[in-house]
Amino acid sequence: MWPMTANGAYSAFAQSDGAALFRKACIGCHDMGGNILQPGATLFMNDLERNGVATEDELYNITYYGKGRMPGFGEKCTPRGQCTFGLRLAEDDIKLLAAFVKSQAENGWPKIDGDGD
Ligand code: HEM
Repeated sequence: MWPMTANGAYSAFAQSDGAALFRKACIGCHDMGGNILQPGATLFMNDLERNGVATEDELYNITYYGKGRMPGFGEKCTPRGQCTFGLRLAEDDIKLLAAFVKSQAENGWPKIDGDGD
């Protein structure tokens, strides 16, 4: 089944768009759902649940505003030191990422194209 996007519509494109965004913005620290900076904060469901970020809203918020050494990617992320110095992401893209990460976590992080590159 295709994942549901944040606006509730089933989309045949959500998975691949989310994967493409993930490869672009997240894979440097979260290759294969891991976490190279903080091993206890992977994107696997057990960590997401323990750290209180397993829902799509919570995934959206941490991706938008960041936390600790995780930079925020939202256009209105503040303070600047908590946010990426690279390109900010549109809200719709962050919604796609939240849906993608949730779907990947629910499925035990199946391989996506570009993993391990
Ligand atoms: C838009 C791309 C990204 C997404 C969707 C994303 C998603 C997430 C999520 C959902 C968590 C919570 C994991 C947990 O608590 O189990 C997290 C934590 C974290 N991420 Fe990212 N991430 C992204 C990019 C990055 C990048 C590029 C870095 C490194 C520069 C990074 C570093 C971290 C760190 C250090 C944490 C732990 C934060 C803490 O709990 O203090 N993330 N990320």
